Amino acid sequence: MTKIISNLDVTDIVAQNPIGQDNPPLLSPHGHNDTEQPLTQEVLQLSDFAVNWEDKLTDKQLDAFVTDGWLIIDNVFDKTTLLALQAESGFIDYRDAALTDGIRISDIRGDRIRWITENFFAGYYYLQSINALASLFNRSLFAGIRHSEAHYACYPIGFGYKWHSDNPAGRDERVISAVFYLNDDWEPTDGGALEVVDKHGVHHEVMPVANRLIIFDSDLRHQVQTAHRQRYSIATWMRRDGLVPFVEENN
Ligand SMILES: O=C(O)CCC(=O)C(=O)O
Ligand SMILES: [Fe+2]
Repeated sequence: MTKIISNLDVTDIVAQNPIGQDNPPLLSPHGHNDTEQPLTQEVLQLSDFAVNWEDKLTDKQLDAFVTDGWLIIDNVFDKTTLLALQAESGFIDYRDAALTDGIRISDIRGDRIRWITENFFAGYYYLQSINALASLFNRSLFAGIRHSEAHYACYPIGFGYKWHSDNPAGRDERVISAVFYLNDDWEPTDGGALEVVDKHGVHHEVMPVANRLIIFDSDLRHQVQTAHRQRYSIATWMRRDGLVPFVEENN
C-alpha cells in the first residue's frame, strides 16, 4: 500500500470504498461526541458556501488585479465549510480515520484529479460560490465569464506542475484561474509554492495554505514547485465559453 503524507501524519491510501455520493465523508471524527448526530456532507447547504465577495474584495484589490493580474483572498469560508471541502478532497476522511501508532488510515481517490460535478456535495456548492464571484468580476470588470469548472487536485510528494499558462496555444476560453487550497499547517519547508509571474514580469511565491484562494489571469505563466508533502487544492477556471452557462442574478 502506498504511503503518503497527509495532515502531517503518515497515511495509507485505501483504494476501496472511495468517497462519493453514496459514501459521503463524515465531518466529525468517530467517538468525538457519540451523542451527537454525525455531521455529513449531506447536511450542508448552498448557504454554507455563500461568500459575500463584495466584502472580501476591496476596490484596491480589484484595481491590483487589473494592474498586476493576480490577487489573494484568505479566510474564504467558515470552519465547517472548509472541513467539508477538505473531507471531500480526501485531505481528511473522518469516516475511516483511525490513529494507530501515528498511522492514519484514510480513503483517498485513486486518481490525482477529480472534476467536480453535481454529484459532489461540497465541491458543487463551492462551484456555485465561484460563479457568484464570476458575476462580481463580470459586473465590475466586464470579464465576460459564462461558466466555471473545477477539479480537486492532489500532488503526491515529489511532484509539481511545470511552467505553463492555463490557456493552451491558440485558445482563450479560460479568463480567470482560481486555486483554493486545503492544506492545514503548511510550512515553507513543505515546498509546493505556486509561483506566478505577474503582468510586470515579477515573480511571486504563494503558499498553498488552507482557506486561501488565489485568483489570476489565466494567461499568466505559473508553476507549482515540487511538494515535499501531499498537497491538496481545487483548481478552478472561469470561462468565456457557454457550455453550462450560469444565470446571473440582478443582471
Ligand atoms: O495548484 C496550484 O497552485 C496551481 C495548479 C495549476 O496551475 C493548474 O492546475 O493549472
Ligand atoms: Fe495552471
